[in-house]
Amino acid sequence: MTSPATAISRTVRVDLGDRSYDILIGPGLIATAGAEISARLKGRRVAVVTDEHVAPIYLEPFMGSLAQSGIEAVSQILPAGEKTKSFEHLMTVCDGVLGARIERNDAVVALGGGVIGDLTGFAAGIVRRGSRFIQVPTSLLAQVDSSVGGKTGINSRHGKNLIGVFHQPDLVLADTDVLDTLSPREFRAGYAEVAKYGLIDKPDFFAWLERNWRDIFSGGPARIEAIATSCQAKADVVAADERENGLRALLNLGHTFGHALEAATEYDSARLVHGEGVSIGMVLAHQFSARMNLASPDDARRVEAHLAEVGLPISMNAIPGGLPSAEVLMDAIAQDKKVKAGKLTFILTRGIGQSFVADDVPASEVLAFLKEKQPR
Ligand SMILES: NC(=O)c1ccc[n+]([C@@H]2O[C@H](COP(=O)([O-])OP(=O)(O)OC[C@H]3O[C@@H](n4cnc5c(N)ncnc54)[C@H](O)[C@@H]3O)[C@@H](O)[C@H]2O)c1
Ligand SMILES: O=C(O)C(=O)C[C@@H](O)[C@H](O)[C@H](O)COP(=O)(O)O
Ligand SMILES: [Zn+2]
Repeated sequence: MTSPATAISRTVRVDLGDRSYDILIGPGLIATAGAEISARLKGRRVAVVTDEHVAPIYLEPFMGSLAQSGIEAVSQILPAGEKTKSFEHLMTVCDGVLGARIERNDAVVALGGGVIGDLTGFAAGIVRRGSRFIQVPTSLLAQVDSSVGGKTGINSRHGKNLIGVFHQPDLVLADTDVLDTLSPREFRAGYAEVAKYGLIDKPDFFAWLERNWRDIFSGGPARIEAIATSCQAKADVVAADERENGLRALLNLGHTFGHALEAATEYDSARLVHGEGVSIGMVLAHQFSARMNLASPDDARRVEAHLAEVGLPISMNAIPGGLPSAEVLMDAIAQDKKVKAGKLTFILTRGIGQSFVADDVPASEVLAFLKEKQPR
């Protein structure tokens, strides 16, 4: 398909047979969104879901772009932050979409970060047993990770992302201009997921990030390169293992610890956001791997050094407000979706870019490790 937009810098294809879709990455895509969507949508109506931080800056231009292409749109504005991934807000979104009589061939659009993307994607996945879904990610994290791959969901009092469905988007529009209004803290948090791809299986990419992170943070040409490389890495994994029967679990590097820390801080974005949990979690995964004699401690130190250099937290000590005991963190870890027959699965590593899925990790070892690492 020829794209109506002129300013697109990169396109990454997620290859999933008749559910394949494009990720368009580049400047100016909010302005051309209507044309991009119109070229792919059978219906003529959309329901846009966004949050209270994104709406004042981007909702009007986005709605204007849709109107210019003859797409009729309604919108809903939700509170910002992780606590919005809840049943209450899921009901609000479903109710809004149904109330607006959005049909299956129309589309539900997420305009926002990963919170809005995960919640809205879940609503799209269950409304009318599955409606078309478009991701317009506005945070770095959402552009490099959450908008791609079809994991959607909400949190439960039992843990992070425990309720949801796989529901792939039909299109992802990542307008890189919008990153200029993201707070430095949220930009850094998204960068943790960029670094994750290097640490999983791309040591050269990690080394490139060590050399080029300043250009990425300041909006130089390396920024789009890093986003496109991340999207390609995720697209490859998702195409090979859409529903996490094996390989896809690698994308969870740092998340078993990170999700437990998010639960322990009660999804309070003032204390810890997802990408910060992933940063601490990736350091812990590398330190734990060294403790188990799987990797050199020098690799863990290299990961810590780079994440600290960009300003990310690298230990549980950095989380304000105190944490529950190691035993309570282990309870959260026991709810991880990778647990099989009660046995813990972790993503561990043999070195930079040499991550692997470790089944049957002894809980006693993890507990002892967490006790050592607990803030004093
Ligand atoms: N589905 C997946 O595969 C996947 C992958 C990674 C993360 N996630 C989920 O994504 C969520 C985290 O996403 P996030 O980091 O984008 O958080 P977020 O959605 O809370 O966005 C971060 C903050 O930035 C604001 N914001 C977003 N775009 C902005 C912009 N352009 N300008 C100004 N402010 C802007 C938001 O309002 C929010 O306050 C977590 O819930 C995590 O579990 C899902
Ligand atoms: O897409 C995936 O697969 C990932 O694991 C990406 C992660 O960055 C993301 O945070 C995801 O939501 C975690 O998935 P979960 O299955 O552990 O909830
Ligand atoms: Zn993540």
